[in-house]
Amino acid sequence: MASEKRGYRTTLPAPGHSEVNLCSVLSLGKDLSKITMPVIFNEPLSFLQRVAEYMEYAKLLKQASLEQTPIGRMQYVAAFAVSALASNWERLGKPFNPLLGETYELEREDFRIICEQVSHHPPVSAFHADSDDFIFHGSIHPKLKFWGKSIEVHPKGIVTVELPKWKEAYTWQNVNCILHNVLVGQLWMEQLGALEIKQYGGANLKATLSFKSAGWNGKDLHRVEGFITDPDKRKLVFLYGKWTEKLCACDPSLYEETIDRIRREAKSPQSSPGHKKVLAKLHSLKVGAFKPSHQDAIDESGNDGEDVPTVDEIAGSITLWEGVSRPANSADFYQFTTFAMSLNEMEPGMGKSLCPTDSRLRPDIRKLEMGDQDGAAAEKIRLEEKQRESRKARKHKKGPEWVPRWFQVGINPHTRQEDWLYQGGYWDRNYSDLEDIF
Ligand SMILES: CC(C)CCC[C@@H](C)[C@H]1CC[C@H]2[C@@H]3CC=C4C[C@@H](O)CC[C@]4(C)[C@H]3CC[C@]12C
Repeated sequence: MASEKRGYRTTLPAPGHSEVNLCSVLSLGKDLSKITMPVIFNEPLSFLQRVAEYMEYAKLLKQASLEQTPIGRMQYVAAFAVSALASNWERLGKPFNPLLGETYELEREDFRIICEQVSHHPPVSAFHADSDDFIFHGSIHPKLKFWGKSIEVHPKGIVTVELPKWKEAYTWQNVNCILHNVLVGQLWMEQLGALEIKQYGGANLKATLSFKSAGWNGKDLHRVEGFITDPDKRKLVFLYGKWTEKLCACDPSLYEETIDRIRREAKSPQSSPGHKKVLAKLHSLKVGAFKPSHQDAIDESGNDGEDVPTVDEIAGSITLWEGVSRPANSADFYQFTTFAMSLNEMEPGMGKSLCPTDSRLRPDIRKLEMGDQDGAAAEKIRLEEKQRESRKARKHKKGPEWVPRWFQVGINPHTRQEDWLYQGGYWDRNYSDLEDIF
């Protein structure tokens, strides 16, 4: 693993574009992985690089492994699961679909990760990260459905964190994501539904987090809350925050007290005008942009109809994770985080050792990064054509189907479900028998 700290790139060579119109390319109910999108909708990263963005707050997994109790460890794994989504906030460019066999590696002070596109139809990206303290692996098979006003993303696939020191594993599935106002108005994104983290080994705890729908006045926008429970379903910890900002933890009794207090205050006559004013203000600010326009958005929100007040702060909480704010140049560069800015960088000395299938070597992404949209579009077409040709050639020769180089389907020992498992060897840097995909 890279031992010295070094500075990474904090900007891109050229700024991105603004405002685009989708009407022309989309039709209802379509599986978006089957449409060729003009590069104007793209951001200069491959989806594999987006997967590597999960690692931005990898230090939370190190923190988890340093904790002495199963509850402590579960808290930080939950914080990691939420933090992994933070980079998606306002990121509305489409990452490039990885080519079959494309890989992406990232090696930092405290972890390294290898991702591979293991299937093209359906698109499946597998990844495996390791460090002295944890292993993090899984696969993601994003399904995008276009519903007129909105796009629904179902990121199917299981992810697993292993803490070898404690002989513990944690698994979960990512929540669904909805993009609103894709055709008109301001595009915005919700993460929606229940995220359930299971702990295997140790105390067999569970963390159940509910990603809330924005709600009619936007008051629950980006909000996440839930509990860590033991196998007898006793609530041990209350977790709350926003996936775009932070996650806090407190004792469930503190949460109950806070809720009771808010309810009492809301009932007392003096406070109600103020309360109404706040609501009215929120309403006028956000109703245009944040009104759920999709029935599922309401149904999946996990609200059982009862009006539970929302809490922003509970005295006596600890902050498990706080997101780094976007850099000042973010708006000019596809709303990237500082971490994202560095992902496609050709780092010094990489030239010789880099695997020839690495996303950094994709000419279309590189061209878009340089601001050359036409060049990028031409290269994208060329690469997709080349991919089709080699698929045809494999069929024609009646040779074996495509076999991923670094991952294989196997049974995840914890969930006992089918999963993509890393076969090892990538970091030996022997890249001789690889197909030329670029
Ligand atoms: C043409 C334009 C409007 C379409 C833009 C589509 C963009 C915004 C879509 C395309 C693929 C999508 C991603 C697909 C899968 C996941 C994994 C999930 O766990 C978090 C959301 C995330 C990371 C999605 C975020 C939104 C996304 C990047």
